[in-house]
Formats: sequence, C-alpha cells, structure tokens
Amino acid sequence: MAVIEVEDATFAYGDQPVVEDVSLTVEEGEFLGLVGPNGSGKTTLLGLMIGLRQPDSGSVRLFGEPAGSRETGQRVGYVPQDVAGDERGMPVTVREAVRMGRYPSRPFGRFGDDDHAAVDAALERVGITDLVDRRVGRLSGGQRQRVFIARALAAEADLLALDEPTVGVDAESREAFYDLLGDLNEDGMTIVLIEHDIGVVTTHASEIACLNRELYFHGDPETFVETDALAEAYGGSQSVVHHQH
Ligand SMILES: Nc1ncnc2c1ncn2[C@@H]1O[C@H](COP(=O)(O)OP(=O)(O)OP(=O)(O)O)[C@@H](O)[C@H]1O
Repeated sequence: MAVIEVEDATFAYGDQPVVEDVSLTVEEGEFLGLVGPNGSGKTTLLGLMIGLRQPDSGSVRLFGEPAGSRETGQRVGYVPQDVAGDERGMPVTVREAVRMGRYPSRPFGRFGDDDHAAVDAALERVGITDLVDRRVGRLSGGQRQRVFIARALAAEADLLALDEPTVGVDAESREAFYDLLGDLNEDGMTIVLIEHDIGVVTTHASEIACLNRELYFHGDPETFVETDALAEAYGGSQSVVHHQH
C-alpha cells in the first residue's frame, strides 16, 4: 500500500518556486532517504508529503487520504530540524514529552493502563528508560531525537518523517541513532529521512530521492550511486556532498 503519493506537486514561496512538478510514491515499509543541496526544497517537500503544507498545484495523498487532515496527521511522527530550538527551556520531563504522543486520543487526559503501557514500551524501544525524569531541554541532541521518536511510537505513528535528525550529534551516537531507525524500519515502520550525508542514506535507506527543486532521481541506492543524478542535482559538482565514511 502507498503511504505517500505525491503527484505533480509544485510549491513556491511568493514568486520563488521551491518544489516543481514532483511526483513520487512512498510504499508501506519503505525507508526513503531524501537528499539534495542546501536550499533545494527538501524540508518543503517533506512538509508537503506529510500535509504540513498544501501544494500550489498537484496533489498529495497520505494513507490514501488528502494530506493535511487531522486523522492522517496523527499517524505521522515528525522530527523537525533543530528540535533543540523548540524544546530548549521547556520544563517537561522525558516521560511527559513521550506521554504527549497519547494526548490526541485522550483529550481530557484520562490515561488508562494501555496508555501507560504504550509510553513505557516506547521509552524502552528507543532505549531511554533511564532518562524518564530528566528535562528534555537538558538532554544531548541525540537523546532528544530519541524522545521525539518515542513520542511517535507512543502515538502509534505509522510513518516517521525526520529532517536531518543528527546535525550536531557525535559520530558514535549518530551511528546508534541510524541503527535504531533501521531496526524500526525492519519492524515495519515507514521512514522518510532528510539527510546530508550520502553515506548514511546509501547505507540505511531502501530508496533514495534526490531533489533540487525538481526530482533528479528516485530509485534504489545501488542505482543512485551508479548514475550521475547526484552530480547533476548538485550542479555538476560532488564536492559539496559531505561523505562521512
Ligand atoms: N518560510 C519560508 N519563506 C520563504 N522562503 C523559504 C521559507 N522556507 C524556506 N524558504 C526558501 O525555500 C528554499 C528551499 O528551502 P527548504 O528548507 O525547503 O530547503 P532544504 O533543501 O531543506 O534546505 P537545507 O538543506 O538548507 O535545510 C530555500 O531557498 C529557502 O530559503
């Protein structure tokens, strides 16, 4: 089943076109790596894919429904860029932050055993049970990203959408973080990941989309490294790509 169906989507900020005629489908269980140069429209396209923005023309369907409805939104765990900025100073504990994932279905805050069990299971799944009473704003970048993932798991999200989640995270934590994403994907979670590091994407993703306003490539990692899509999207130069390995 298709989780995301983007058809001829175009989006501009004012008169600056940022996403042009993009069509792509993300199937259930897929791990899509979204790459492209700085300012190439990746964050904007991700926003279109999960219904945070509406295309100027074309269409986006999420779980078979027009993207942007409350129902489809609840099935998406979104980890935005620079979550540090959002959460710093917020006096919520890790447990409280993860529990927020249950709020949409419990508007009056009446939590039952199943809610507590879901929160505990999510904390355990991402390996942060020892952090439950810590404040989110005081965690390291890598730990904070795990809180966001745990919140999505507690919410029983079917899709994780992550925007450069390991910027500023040390190499060892990065590796552990991507191993976790890989494990979640193996368990059936559909993942869309914006990532600068082509090495990470070709290692972990099952599909790659390369964007520079238009879609330059969409296919499997093996084909991606064999084609010139990357160099073309980057304007003929690969030197701007940060290879980690
Ligand atoms: N809210 C906004 N208003 C106006 N222009 C914007 C807005 N958000 C982004 N842009 C511009 O749109 C273009 C694409 O931005 P976007 O964040 O989607 O790209 P990106 O590929 O995610 O970039 P990066 O890799 O640097 O995060 C950029 O030129 C950016 O300056």
